[in-house]
Amino acid sequence: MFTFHHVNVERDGTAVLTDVCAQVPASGITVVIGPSGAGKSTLLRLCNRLDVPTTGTVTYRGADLAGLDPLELRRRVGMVFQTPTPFAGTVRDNLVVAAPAGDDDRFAAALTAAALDPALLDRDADSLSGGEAQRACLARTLVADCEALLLDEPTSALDAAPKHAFERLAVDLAARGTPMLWVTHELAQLQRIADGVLALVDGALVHAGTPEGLRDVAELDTFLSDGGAS
Ligand SMILES: Nc1ncnc2c1ncn2[C@@H]1O[C@H](COP(=O)(O)OP(=O)(O)OP(=O)(O)O)[C@@H](O)[C@H]1O
Repeated sequence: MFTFHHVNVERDGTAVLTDVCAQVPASGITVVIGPSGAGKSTLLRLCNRLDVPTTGTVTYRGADLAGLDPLELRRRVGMVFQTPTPFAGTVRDNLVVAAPAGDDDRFAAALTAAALDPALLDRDADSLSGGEAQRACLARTLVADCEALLLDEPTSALDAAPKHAFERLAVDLAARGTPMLWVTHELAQLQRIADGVLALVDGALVHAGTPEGLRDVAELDTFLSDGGAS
């Protein structure tokens, strides 16, 4: 789905990503893991042009992202952020922003797909719980019929129960054909959701492969022995 060709990102004279070459498959959940400051969010943000490489290229389904219209790309590749970001207004108002031509049937289907009661359409988005708000943001992304999802620590503000509910929902969506690139620093979460892994340390890719293969990556020893929480 995404291919990184010798991607370097420099910010303020510091290397944030160094010569990253990797492929993200167009199915399942690919998890990006690594310690704080490793460059995980930057890697994700390159995929919908919230960030651009200093050198190197990123392609989406074979097309160089530099040649794609960012707004069109973001309609095709949805993003869910760390903390829920509902707009002011009702849940319906939030969904209309993503799908201006949508009707209540389509909105109800998106809420159902995000494991929310369609009766929430008329609720003020500000009155949702954290878990509901994060799933409403997922519904807002889904209602736009995006082809793929980028998720940047989407459950870090959630308690265990809503976190696990969100994970189950995502695993189910991925199994039904929405590929995902998901940033986490939590090893236990990776073990619950990952089909494939990209591991970063200090801006360098140290593992691209299976979750099981992480155990053999010497650069991750300290991080993994902390449970990946640092
Ligand atoms: N625009 C910028 N200007 C300067 N430094 C930046 C910029 N963007 C990122 N960085 C630096 O690049 C490094 C990687 O940042 P990034 O947010 O990608 O890491 P991360 O692995 O997602 O971290 P965390 O797990 O803490 O969210 C950090 O040291 C960060 O301070």
